Amino acid sequence: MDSEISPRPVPAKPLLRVLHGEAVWPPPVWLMRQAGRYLPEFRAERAKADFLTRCTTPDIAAELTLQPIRRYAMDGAILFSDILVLPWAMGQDLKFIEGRGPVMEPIRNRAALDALSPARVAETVAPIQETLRILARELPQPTTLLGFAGSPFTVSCYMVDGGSSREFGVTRAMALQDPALYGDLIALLTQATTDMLIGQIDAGAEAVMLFDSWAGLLPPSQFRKHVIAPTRAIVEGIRAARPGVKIIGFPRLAGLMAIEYARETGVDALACDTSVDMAQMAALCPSTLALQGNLDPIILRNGGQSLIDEAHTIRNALKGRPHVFNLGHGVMPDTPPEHVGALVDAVRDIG
Ligand SMILES: Cc1c2[nH]c(c1CCC(=O)O)Cc1[nH]c(c(CCC(=O)O)c1C)Cc1[nH]c(c(CCC(=O)O)c1C)Cc1[nH]c(c(C)c1CCC(=O)O)C2
Repeated sequence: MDSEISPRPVPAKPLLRVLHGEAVWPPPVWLMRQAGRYLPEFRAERAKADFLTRCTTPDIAAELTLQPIRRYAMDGAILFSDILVLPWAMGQDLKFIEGRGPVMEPIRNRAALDALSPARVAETVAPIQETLRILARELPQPTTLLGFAGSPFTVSCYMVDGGSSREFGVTRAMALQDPALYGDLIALLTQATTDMLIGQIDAGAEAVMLFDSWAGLLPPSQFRKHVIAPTRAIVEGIRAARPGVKIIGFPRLAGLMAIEYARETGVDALACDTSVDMAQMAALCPSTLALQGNLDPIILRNGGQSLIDEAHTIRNALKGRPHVFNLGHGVMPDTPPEHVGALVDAVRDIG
């Protein structure tokens, strides 16, 4: 009788299960910068509008987010946006210049800091909320929708230096020479980032990631102050407002400090850069902490048997632990798309 057949349980999403601390085999996989110039369909869309317009036009941003999901059935779909959208939404001038990257009007004094207006953020990011609502409806059932933000330290680097840099020397000097001003900038970003991520969650993001790409530039004393403390405040702020939402932290190139970061911030998953030996990291972290990573993007670009071997080595090192397969940094623009397909197949191959 029909009434005796219980409904089939909806299988929980593999990526979310891992973020809850469960070991899933084969591990779920997605890639940082999986939407990007290496995809011909991305380049076609790119010609139509500039980068910030693409980020803030819901139909375009949703389409760009979905492209790698259609091709590779990734387990995670990361919102198409950028970490610099937050300072831009607060009123800081931002342009993306071909061959140079982001260029911002630098914030170097009290007047420039005071001119920022966090009250504007909600209105400016409203189209991004709409993108998330579209994605929450359109994504295939097993795919987890990921929101994100830059961490205060990394975002401050671009805001103060005024664009990309190898050392972010202006920012790091300001942190030492004018700790009151720099501390106020970090505090402003901490609150604005918390609010923005809660907004992303309310619009449909099922987990969020904090990118701290330049965390590894800081010595331990500064790392504790400008990376760990603000990240912990963001994690606590999100947990208090939206309990149960999972948070991935990426303190890139932080070395041994990544372990203290994971413990002290309370993130659910630690994203590891290419320098990390995943077996060693696993031995040093609690067994319920999910680890994400960490194939070298150059190995992906290079392809061939070494790609398959390296993917299997990373996957096998974390067998039996919660692991999200990913790169140690973003996909490079000149990566052949078929290498991404080969990688996803290798991660999922259980033969
Ligand atoms: C430092 C940083 C930025 N942005 C980001 C970081 C942290 C991660 C990292 O370390 O790479 C994060 C980011 N940027 C972008 C995303 C979208 C989602 C995804 O991962 O696919 C994410 C998560 C899109 C983007 N962000 C950017 C593009 C390229 C824009 C274009 O189409 O020309 C994209 C798709 C531009 C960007 N944005 C930024 C730079 C330095 C640049 C220029 C360099 C480059 O072009 O790769 C700042």
